[in-house]
Amino acid sequence: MYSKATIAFSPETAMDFFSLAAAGVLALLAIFTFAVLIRISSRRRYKFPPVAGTVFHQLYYFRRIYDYQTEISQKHKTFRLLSPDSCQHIYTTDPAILEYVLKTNFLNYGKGWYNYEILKDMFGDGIFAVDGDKWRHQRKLASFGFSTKALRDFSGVIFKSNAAKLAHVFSSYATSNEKFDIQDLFMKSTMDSIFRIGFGVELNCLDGSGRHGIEFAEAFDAGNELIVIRYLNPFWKIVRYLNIGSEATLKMKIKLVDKYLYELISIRIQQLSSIGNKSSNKEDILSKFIEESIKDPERMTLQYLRDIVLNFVIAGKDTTAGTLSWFFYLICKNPHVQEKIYKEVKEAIEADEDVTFDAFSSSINDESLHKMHYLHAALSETLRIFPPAAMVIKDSKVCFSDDILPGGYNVRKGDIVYYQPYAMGRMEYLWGKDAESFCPERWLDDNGIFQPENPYKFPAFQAGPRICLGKEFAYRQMKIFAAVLVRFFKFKLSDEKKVVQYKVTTTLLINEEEGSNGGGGLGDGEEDSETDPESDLEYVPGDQSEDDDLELTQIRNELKVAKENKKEKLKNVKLHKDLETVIKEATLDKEKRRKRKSKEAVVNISYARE
Ligand code: HEM
Repeated sequence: MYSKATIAFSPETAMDFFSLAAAGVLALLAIFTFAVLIRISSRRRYKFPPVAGTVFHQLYYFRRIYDYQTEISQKHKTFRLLSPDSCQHIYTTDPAILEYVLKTNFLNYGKGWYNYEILKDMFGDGIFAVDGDKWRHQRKLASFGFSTKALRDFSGVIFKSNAAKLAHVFSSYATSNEKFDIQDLFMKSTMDSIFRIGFGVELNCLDGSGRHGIEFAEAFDAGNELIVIRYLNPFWKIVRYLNIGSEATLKMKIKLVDKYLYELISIRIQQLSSIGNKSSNKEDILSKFIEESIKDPERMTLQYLRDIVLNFVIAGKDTTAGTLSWFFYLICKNPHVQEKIYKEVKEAIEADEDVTFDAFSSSINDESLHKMHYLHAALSETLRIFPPAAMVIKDSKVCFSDDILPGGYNVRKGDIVYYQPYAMGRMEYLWGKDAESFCPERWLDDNGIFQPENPYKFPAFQAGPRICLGKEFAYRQMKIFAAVLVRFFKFKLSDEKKVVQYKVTTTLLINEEEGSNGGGGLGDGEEDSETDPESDLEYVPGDQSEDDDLELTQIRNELKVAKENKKEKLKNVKLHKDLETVIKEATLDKEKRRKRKSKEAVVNISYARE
C-alpha cells in the first residue's frame, strides 16, 4: 500500500522556494564570473611571440622566402605566422631558443606528425622523417658506420678520384673556353660519390654514361623540389587526394625513385650473399645495413632499407654540391680569397708544377687537409651565408607538450618552432655590422687557426643530439674538391652582372634558370685587373692526353648506352654505320649539345638580395 503525500503550498513556503532559487542563480552567476575572471587573468599570463604575417605570405613570397623571413627577423628575433591550422608557427633566430629546443629540452621537440606526414611519401621512415626508437636505431647504426676507419679511408679514395675526374671535365671546358654550369657538375659528381660510398655502385652521372643513374637522379631532384610545396600549401592533402598538379608529378617521381632503389638493394643483397664473409667490396654504408638486417629481419625490411639509403642520398648529395657551388660563386666575387686559398693549398700539398690532376689529388692526406685553416674558414663562411639546409624541412621542431621557451613565450602541444639558419647568418646582432659580407677571417684567430662557432648561433649542421652525422665527412669532401680545383684553375664568373637567385628546394641551391642583370652582392668591390670578361676560367695546363682519353671514353659510353636502348637512341645514332662514322657523329653531336648548353646555361653565379 502506498501512502499519499500531499504537498500543500502555503504563501510562506512559496516565498522560501523563490528566494532559494534566486540565491542559486546568483551563486551560479558569481561562480561563472569568477571562472571567466580567472581565465582572463591566466590568459594575460600567457605570452606569445608577435604576429608578423600569415603562412600564406610565405606562399606569396615563395621564390624569395628566406629573404622574406630575414626581413621579418630583422624586426623580431622571434615571431609568429598565423595559419588556418590550430597550431602556432613560431620562427626564431634566437640562439637561446635553439639551444633549448635542440638540446636542453630535446625530448619535448621532434619531427612530429606534422613533418612525418609531409615527408613520409618520399623519405619513408628514414632518419630525416622519424623520432623516437626509429631515429635512435638508425642514428646508432649510422654513427658506428661513420666512425670506422674503413669508411673514412674508403670515402677518401672516392672523393680524391672524383675530384680528379671533375678537374678533367673542367679542363676540357677551359681549353675550349666555354661557359659551364658549375652546380650541375657538382650535383653529378656528389651523386656519384654518395652512391659509391653509400651503396658500392658506380652511377657515372658526371661522365653521362649511366643512363639509369641519371634517370634516378632527375626523379630524385624533382621529388625533392616538389615535396617542399607541401610545407607552404596548407591544402596539399586535397591536391594529393585529387592526384593533380605537383602532387601527381611527385607521385610519379617517387615511383621512379623506388623502382631504382629496390632494384639496387636486391642486387646488392645478392652480391653480398655471393661474396660471403670476404671483407672486400663491403665498405659501403648499404652493406653495413644489409648485414644488420640479417640480424634483425623483422624491423629491417626491404622498405626500411630503401628509406635508410634514400635518406643518406638526401643528406649527402645536394648539401655538399650546393655548398661547393656557393663557395665558388663567393670566391669569384672575392678574388683575393681565391688567391689566398690557392697559396694555402700549394703550401699544404707540395707538388711539382707539372703534376697531373690525378697525382695531385691522390697525394692529399688528412695531415695536409688539417693544415688548410683558411679553406676551412672560407667553407664555413659559405655555410653561414648560404646554409644548404635552410629549408623549413630540416629546421622545424614540433612541440610534444606545453612548454615555455627562453624569453617567456608559451608553446602548446602541436605548435611548431622553426629556426632559421639563413636569416641567422644575416643578423647583425649575431655577427656584427659586416654580417652580410663574405669574410673567412672571422673564423680565424690571430695565428690563422680555425675557431669553431657555437652551433646554436651557426646551426648549418643543426646542433644537439641530432647534429649532422656527416659533418666531418662533408668538410673532407668539400676540402678535397676545392683544393684540387683551386690548385689547377682560376675561376671567374661568366657574367659579373648577373643576379643569382636561389632555388627553393629541400636544399638551398643556385637557381640556374632564373636571374637578371644587376649588381651582384657579397664581393669585395675590387676590380680584378686580370679578369678577362670573355672567359670563365683561366687554365693552368694539365696533362692533355688524359683529357683525350676521357673524351673517347665518354663517346664510347654514349655508344654503349645507345646500343642498350636502341629504341630511344636509334633516332640519333644509326647503329648500322661502321664504328668510325659513329664515333665521328657522336663527337659532332656532343659538340653541338655542348655549344647549345653553353648558350642556354648562362652561369647564374652572382647574387643580390632583392
Ligand atoms: C655541407 C654539408 C651538410 C650540411 C650543411 C648538413 C646539414 C645537416 C642538417 C641541418 C641536419 C639536420 C636535419 C634534420 O634534422 O632534419 C643534418 C642531419 C644529418 N646529416 Fe647532414 N649535412 C651535410 C652533409 C652530410 C653528409 C655528407 C652526410 C652523410 C653522407 C650527412 C648525414 C646526415 C645524417 C645521417 C643526418 C641525420 C641526423 C639525425 O637526424 O640524427 N650530412 N645534416
